[in-house]
Amino acid sequence: MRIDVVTIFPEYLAPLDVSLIGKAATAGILDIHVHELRTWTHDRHNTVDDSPCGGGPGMVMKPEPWWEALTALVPPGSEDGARLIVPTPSGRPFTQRVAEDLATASHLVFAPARYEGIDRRFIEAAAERMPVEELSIGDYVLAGGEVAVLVMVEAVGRLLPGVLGNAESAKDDSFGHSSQGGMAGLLEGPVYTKPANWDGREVPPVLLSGNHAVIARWRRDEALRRTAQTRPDLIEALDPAALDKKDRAQ
Ligand SMILES: CN1CCCC[C@@H]1Cn1ccc2ccc(-c3n[nH]c(N)c3C#N)cc21
Repeated sequence: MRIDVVTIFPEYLAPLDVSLIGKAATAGILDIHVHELRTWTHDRHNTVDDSPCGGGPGMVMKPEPWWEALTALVPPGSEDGARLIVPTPSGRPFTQRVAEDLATASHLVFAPARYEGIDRRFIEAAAERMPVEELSIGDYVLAGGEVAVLVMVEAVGRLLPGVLGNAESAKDDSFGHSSQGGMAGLLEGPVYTKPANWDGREVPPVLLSGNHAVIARWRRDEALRRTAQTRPDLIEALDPAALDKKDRAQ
């Protein structure tokens, strides 16, 4: 997968060179390019913003540099498999399912804006050339879209074949946000490691029993309990067929 990120703060995307995503880029699984939006300005001040039409606070990002950037990164005729991702607080929620969908693309172009956002006409013009996703990472307001790009690239990148080792495959994601794996639809239960006794606190004996069936049942019960406590909405959303008799006894 090729990923292009266009931003006025390229240094904000430095974390993409680190850890999981950095290793995937080194391995050639991801082909990540971060671009300075001002590359596509032509005035003396490299202007990317202007005052809002109709008045109001702040500044709006001009459509021209964004359009030139998009055209350079997705030349006419090469739109197949390309999708434009625009982080915005007014976008549809970015969820695990959205990440799974984006992981099927061959080319993602991220347009993290600043100021009050991008002139609407850029979004409309882009949507005539390729799918445009306006996505939000949560119900809070950030100062720009770069943080959201880091979140989305990690959530999408970890789903690509070869990025996670077998021991930590995404198919075992048990978060309520995954639509895969044995605990699909549930939140992760508690996890423990050595020592068996720390600070006078014991690891639940079942986890030391060596009985894998009993351990699996205990983990599912804990995931059900935590999900019911923390995210009852996810319990409601569960496919009843995904619950067995013992689940229902919880
Ligand atoms: C504050 N300021 C005036 C009000 C409108 C937003 C603006 C700031 N801002 C500019 C570009 C931009 C992109 C994403 C986000 C963003 N905030 N919260 C999320 N979940 C986001 C995502 N994903 C915020 C952004």
